Amino acid sequence: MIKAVVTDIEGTTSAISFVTEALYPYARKHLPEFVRAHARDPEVQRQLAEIGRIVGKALSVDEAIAQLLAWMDEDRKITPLKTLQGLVWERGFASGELRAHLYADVAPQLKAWKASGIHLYVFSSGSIKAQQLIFAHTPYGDLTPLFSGFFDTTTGPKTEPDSYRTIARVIGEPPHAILFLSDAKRELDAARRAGLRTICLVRQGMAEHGVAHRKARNFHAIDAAIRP
Ligand SMILES: CSCCC(=O)C(=O)COP(=O)(O)O
Ligand SMILES: [Mg+2]
Repeated sequence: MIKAVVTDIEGTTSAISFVTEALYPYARKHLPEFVRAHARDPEVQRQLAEIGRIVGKALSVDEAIAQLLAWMDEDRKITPLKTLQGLVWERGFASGELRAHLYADVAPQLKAWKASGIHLYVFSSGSIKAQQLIFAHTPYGDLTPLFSGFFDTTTGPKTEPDSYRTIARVIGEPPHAILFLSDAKRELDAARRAGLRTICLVRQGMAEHGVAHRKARNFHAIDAAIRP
């Protein structure tokens, strides 16, 4: 019996193109100016210090920005990058320049699961702030009240089973009562190694790779697969 659903965002609830063609270009354009303008803000300072810790030496603001841009080129899921991207996207969502993409099946199915007593969570490499921005600015309204919690890279990498063990402990359910949804094999493998149930989203236009996880084309198909 599934008691909780934990969902990925990119490629699962939202199109990969929304991330690569809207969110990432917006961050690339605005992040340098944002970091320069806010370099003395405590939150930005914490992230700059963390970048220095990761690369092993103190960096100037310009060097830190160059490092962030290099990580963006490589789509690295590094916490200070993800935190700063979230702060930059906050402005884009506030101004209306950014609006989240959500597949049409997601909101009704999340609402149905919530109504049937299943607790909903997000686990994404995007920061918790970014996750909340996305679900607050969907074409279907603010969906953040549907969720009981949000997890990001501060819990651990999505490719490590320990991250899912931590999530299960925080949720307070046995791993086998938690369903993890993602489009990424390495994430699904890690979740399964931690004992979670898994379903691989294969969204329209995505090639069906031979992953050894149950597959679904949309959230309604997931519902059919998990009902007792
Ligand atoms: C809040 S998701 C924004 C996209 C992002 O930054 C990202 O890294 C996507 O990660 P996901 O784990 O959702 O595939
Ligand atoms: Mg994904």
